[in-house]
Amino acid sequence: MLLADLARVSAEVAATTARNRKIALLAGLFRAAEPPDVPVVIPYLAGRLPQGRIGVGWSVLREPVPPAERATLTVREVDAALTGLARVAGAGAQGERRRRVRELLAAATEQEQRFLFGLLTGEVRQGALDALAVEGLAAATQVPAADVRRAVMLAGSLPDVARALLAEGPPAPAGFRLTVGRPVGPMLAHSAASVAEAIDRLGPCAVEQKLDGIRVQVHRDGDDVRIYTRTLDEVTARLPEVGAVARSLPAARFILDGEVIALDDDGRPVPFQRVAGRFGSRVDVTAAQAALPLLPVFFDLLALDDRDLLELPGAERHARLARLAPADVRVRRQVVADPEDDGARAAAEEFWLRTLRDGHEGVVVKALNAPYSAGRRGASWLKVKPVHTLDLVVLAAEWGHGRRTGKLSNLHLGARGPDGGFVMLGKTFKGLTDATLAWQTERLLELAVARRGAVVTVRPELVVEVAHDGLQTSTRYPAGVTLRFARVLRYREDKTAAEADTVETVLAQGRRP
Ligand SMILES: Nc1ncnc2c1ncn2[C@@H]1O[C@H](COP(=O)(O)OP(=O)(O)OP(=O)(O)O)[C@@H](O)[C@H]1O
Repeated sequence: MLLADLARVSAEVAATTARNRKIALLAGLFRAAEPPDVPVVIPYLAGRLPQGRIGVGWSVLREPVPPAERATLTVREVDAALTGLARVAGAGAQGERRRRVRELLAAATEQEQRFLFGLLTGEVRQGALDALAVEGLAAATQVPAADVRRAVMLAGSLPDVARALLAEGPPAPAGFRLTVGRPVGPMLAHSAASVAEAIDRLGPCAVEQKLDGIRVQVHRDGDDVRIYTRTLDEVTARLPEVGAVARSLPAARFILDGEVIALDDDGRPVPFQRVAGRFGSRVDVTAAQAALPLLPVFFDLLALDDRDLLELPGAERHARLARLAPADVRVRRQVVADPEDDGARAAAEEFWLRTLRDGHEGVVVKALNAPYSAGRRGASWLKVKPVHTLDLVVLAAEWGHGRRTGKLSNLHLGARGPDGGFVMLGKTFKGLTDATLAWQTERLLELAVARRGAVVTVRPELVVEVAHDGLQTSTRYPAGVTLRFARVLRYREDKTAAEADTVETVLAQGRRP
């Protein structure tokens, strides 16, 4: 398939608002694609590179390259060129990358160049595209969309299913079954503001500890145990203790879902960063294990013996889990059988407070009657975390890219320091609505004192209320910490910079669960 065809359909899909028309356009594109094209076509449509980030900066893309007159590039050629580019390393890598990008752009027509810019900068992500692509594939191959969706969930990969569908047609989805030894996409959660809200939304439910570690899916088939991460990478060799726990359980074939954490001598969870550090050490696993042993805590059972349990209600999966895994490797939970029962609701609140006191990051509330939505953010799992908010001062802002071109976007945030100055804690462009972007661009330009590259430094006067998920140590920022997942809630025009939070307050907030 030519890149030009993909770029044209991508632009047409973005330009129409009618869902059916988008699906028809995608179906037409898939009918024209060859099976090996789709692992490239699908991520490209969504604005993603199959290679992930490949380190091509704006400075390279800003330099004009005369476009080709005729479209000749195929999507597979582009993919091969970018794979090669991602591998360039060592001295002179930057120059070599620049040369290769320019070579690729020179072979592209103007429309293709525009498409490639979006792709390389990651600025045209189309979040809803994968769902539309499933519908488009279903229409192109005359397979019910529900069958395609289930196959994707079991394969953990839309491109794999798409390739099989285009190659084999309607029988393809049946080839994707839950199989011990083949990982499936884990179910993810939506958020709720409080436990009470989560209970109201879900009805009969269980409130579980939310463990801040590393998600694992553990497959056992006799003596063969394999462990996969949330992104379906196999990490068996790095987690020998998890393998040992799996082998000790009283069933020979199963798939368990859980989180790997570490506990200190008092039984409190150690910070996520230490768990991640241990998990990241691949060289001397035995020494790493001795320094920080890890513990799996399971919260779901997806298959047992020869049975696929995905469609069973959560309560039934959990009952089987409780028979398989002893309490020390099983998540703690509080069941709310009747959401109208005040006693049960109070017990759920009590459980939430105890969970935070025990040092966990929050709870996940799960509907008792819901199946396991593999590979999806299911509406029947709701996470609840305490919200930390801070009033911080905007120290600078960076010009945005893509959709945010011409707007000051990424904010540099500071807290009041001990000497009357401000201490930078991090940056965020999250949570900003179009209206806020427009407003802040105007206000910040009035306050601008210096411009360097894309960064506009401003007089520290505007106060912004920011929510975050806690602190994380960082060598990049002067206080030695930065905010996890900071997002803007609103501007506090009623506050002056002198009333913003101090570094001391910020650090104290980090110590509290
Ligand atoms: N009891 C639990 N049930 C389900 N997930 C849990 C549980 N305890 C911890 N987790 C973790 O929480 C995550 C669920 O939240 P979500 O799906 O939103 O992930 P996320 O986007 O990484 O968000 P977060 O940063 O809140 O973990 C899971 O991926 C899992 O790793």
